[in-house]
Amino acid sequence: MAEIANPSVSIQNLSLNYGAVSVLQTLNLDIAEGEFIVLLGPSGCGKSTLLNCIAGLLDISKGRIFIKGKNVTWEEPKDRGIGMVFQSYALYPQMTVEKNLSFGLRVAGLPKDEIAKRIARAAEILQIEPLLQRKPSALSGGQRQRVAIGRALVRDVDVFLFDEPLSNLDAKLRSELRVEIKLLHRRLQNTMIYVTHDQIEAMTLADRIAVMKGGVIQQLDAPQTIYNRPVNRFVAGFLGSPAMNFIEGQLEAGDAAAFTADGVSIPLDRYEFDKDRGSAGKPCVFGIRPEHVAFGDAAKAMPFTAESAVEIVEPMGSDTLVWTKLGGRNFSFRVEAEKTLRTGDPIRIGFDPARASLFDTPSGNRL
Ligand SMILES: Nc1ncnc2c1ncn2[C@@H]1O[C@H](COP(=O)(O)OP(=O)(O)OP(=O)(O)O)[C@@H](O)[C@H]1O
Repeated sequence: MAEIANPSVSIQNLSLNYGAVSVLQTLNLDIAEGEFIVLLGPSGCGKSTLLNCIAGLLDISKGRIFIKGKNVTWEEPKDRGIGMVFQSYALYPQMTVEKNLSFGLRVAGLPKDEIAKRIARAAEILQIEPLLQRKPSALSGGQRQRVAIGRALVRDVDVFLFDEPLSNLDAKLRSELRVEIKLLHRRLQNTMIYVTHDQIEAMTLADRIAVMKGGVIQQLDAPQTIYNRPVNRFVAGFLGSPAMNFIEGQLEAGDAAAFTADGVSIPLDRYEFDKDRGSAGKPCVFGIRPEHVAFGDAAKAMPFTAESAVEIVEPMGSDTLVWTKLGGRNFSFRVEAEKTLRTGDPIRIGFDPARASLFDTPSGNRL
């Protein structure tokens, strides 16, 4: 990947250990000015730890962190030019919203009129003007989170850090605030680093997603690239709901490369991979997303097609997920909600292997 000139945030060979436990391992990450980066991964993968290292809330074991070209590795959090928004809001309960917003600025000794100006701007951007004289206990979760964002906003920082800011909110509010955070980024154009385990937040907000596992960045790419060309089976399985279908089998290499498993042979001439890497008989995993599977007449035109039977039908409202078997494995695909299918109905499915992913079984790496 092309190097980023003058990165906004540069993390170099960062390691963090708790005693003998290594949480982050020689991690490198350059973030461009104005970029929205999402750190995505399952619980315990180290994403909050990485964010806290950038914020200066944790002492790192090794490595260096630069913000706007300045080495901040040993700087205090307040001197790093960052604003942080936590899942828990972290508001002062005894203070009004206005006092919560102004607290840091008053401590920093900013003139009163400057403080008033910044609060007015943040309140306008976040639409919390009517709430300024209330205390946090008189606010809804979504309003509290707006105030927490406002507190980062008034500080006029270079980089915003978000640690699962929407996790405590219900589904509807989550999606509303998600859109607002996107609009906020568009308006402010600051660098934003956002931690979540929610793949929808990651896909919708990020310019680039860093998918993490075991303290290591597995893939750093634009959301569509991560979705369509996952570098390993972990990334492929972590993104996408319903999840990608996986079939275990082996490779038939050579001129007529194919993937074979229990009763199926999928031609791979349209799948882009280095044929030399796949020797005949190599165990591998074939992956295809449910939305890339065609059904009925549309399936007949596909390079790969098979007959099967419906096992389970799951109506989702907007569409329906149908489960069948392929290569001896459970296999799902989507059909329009209007389609009426019943368990036992014979069906034809098909897909273009160009849209698939193939992973080496022992390493899990993409072939
Ligand atoms: N103070 C600590 N001492 C020892 N181990 C810790 C400490 N804090 C965190 N860890 C471990 O570090 C790993 C990474 O934790 P971290 O909070 O960064 O994960 P996360 O990906 O943000 O997960 P979550 O989404 O659950 O917050 C976990 O295995 C955790 O148990």
